[in-house]
Amino acid sequence: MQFDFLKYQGTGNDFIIADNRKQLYNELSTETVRHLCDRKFGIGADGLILLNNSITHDFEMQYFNADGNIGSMCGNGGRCIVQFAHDNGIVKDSYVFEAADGLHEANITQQKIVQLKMNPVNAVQYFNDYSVLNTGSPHYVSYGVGVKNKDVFAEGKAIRYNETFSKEGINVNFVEVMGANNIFVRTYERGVENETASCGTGVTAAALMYPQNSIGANNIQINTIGGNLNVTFNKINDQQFDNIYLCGPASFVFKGSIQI
Ligand SMILES: N[C@H](CCC[C@H](N)C(=O)O)C(=O)O
Repeated sequence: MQFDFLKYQGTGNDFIIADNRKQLYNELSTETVRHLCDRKFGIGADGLILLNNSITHDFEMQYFNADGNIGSMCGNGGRCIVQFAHDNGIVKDSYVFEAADGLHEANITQQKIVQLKMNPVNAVQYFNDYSVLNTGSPHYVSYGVGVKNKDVFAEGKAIRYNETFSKEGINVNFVEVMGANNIFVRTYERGVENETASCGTGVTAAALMYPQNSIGANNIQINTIGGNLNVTFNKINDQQFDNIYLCGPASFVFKGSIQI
């Protein structure tokens, strides 16, 4: 059958997005998704997203990792599907959509920045040189220096596949403080099993763990290989964060169709 898609990217994290409101793509197999995301044999993407009907809200986001498996929440994908919805006839001042981790509110500013509300974080595990938290997807966050020249693939992979994390997998973020409220983040993504240009739930986790953050309102600027993002949040205490917004551009790249 023919699979019609649009390609979107949010700070270089790229996604195949298909409108599934007619339910033509309900039966995509793991192998098909993996093939479509393959950069040599398919379209190429870090993940595939279906826009499904929702009875109660604007739409549902169904996210698959590039390896074909159903993923958890994807922050950059969430920003991209909001822009996709806006570009493809679902025009609203603000959106509420369903995703793997529950409901998300979003809006697009006049400067074309997609502001995506993330779910509150209620638990953080702190260790000597890293922390683990779930911002819709599980993240390992390690602050350090020399992130620009780090071997993110090798070091990220070693952590993702170590005894603690290998079963469920984890996304591994290496973070460096660049200035006041400004960090640089590189991420090894589970499900892509490689470094991506940017990871939305990853930069969110990294921002929440900014060492000099304060109780109350925070605003962190994030540089990634794929561009700049901004995360604002309210810190309640070391374990609890709410009012979290992931903000940045999301753009249409091209459209096409492929036989599956
Ligand atoms: N790129 C995504 C993360 C996808 C999550 C996925 N890699 C996983 O945890 O399985 C983001 O922007 O948040």
